[in-house]
Amino acid sequence: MIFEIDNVELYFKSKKILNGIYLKAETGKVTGILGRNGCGKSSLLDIAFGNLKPKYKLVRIDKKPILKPLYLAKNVMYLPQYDFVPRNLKIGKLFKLFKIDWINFSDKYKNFSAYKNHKFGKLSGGERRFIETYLVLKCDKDLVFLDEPFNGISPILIDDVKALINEVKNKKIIILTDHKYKDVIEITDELYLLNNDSTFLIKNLNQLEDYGYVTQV
Ligand SMILES: Nc1ncnc2c1ncn2[C@@H]1O[C@H](COP(=O)(O)OP(=O)(O)OP(=O)(O)O)[C@@H](O)[C@H]1O
Repeated sequence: MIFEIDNVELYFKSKKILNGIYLKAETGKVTGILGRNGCGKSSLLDIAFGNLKPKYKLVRIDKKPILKPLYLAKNVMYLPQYDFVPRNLKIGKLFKLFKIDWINFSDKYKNFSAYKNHKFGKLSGGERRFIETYLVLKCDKDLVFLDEPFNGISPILIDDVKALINEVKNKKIIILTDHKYKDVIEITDELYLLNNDSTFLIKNLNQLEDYGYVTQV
């Protein structure tokens, strides 16, 4: 499957946020989006998923224009920037709702094994992020958007998320953005930089310096 988004024009009041966007992602590949704070990465993912309505956008799957919001599609999953799980939901119930095996999870990630009857809101920010990312990646979906999956999680868990992405990526299109750019670079097959309202496909990491995204790669 091939996902494409282009022709996006987004304004908030008269402020232009996105213009000149093109992004292509395909099954079996992880596509990364880097960019400075406020450049429009979350807005772009929201637009792709259908949460945010821009002035223009064109979404295509396998070259066919998709006119309905992707959140209505059964095969698409989105990890938004902030928690989406209700805080009073118990972890065991959450896994059941997602139809994801708790035993596999708690055997693999022993630090979480005592949490089955805990409410989601009682976990730390990083623990919540890890569980949400795990569920989103483990779901049987073909197209997955991840907005800052590494945010607030410690290095070992970042490695676990990267391993999980590698484990599931063959069957999925994964599009992710995060400020942990070295981890993003390591995990992605295709990389875009969002800069001055537009996307740039990064062919050579030195371009990240040239565009002023980092001082040194
Ligand atoms: N609902 C809104 N109303 C007005 N302006 C908004 C709204 N949402 C976002 N913006 C503005 O649009 C711009 C892009 O925001 P967005 O959250 O997409 O950036 P981002 O690249 O994801 O940033 P960060 O990396 O800091 O999360 C920012 O300048 C932000 O202030």
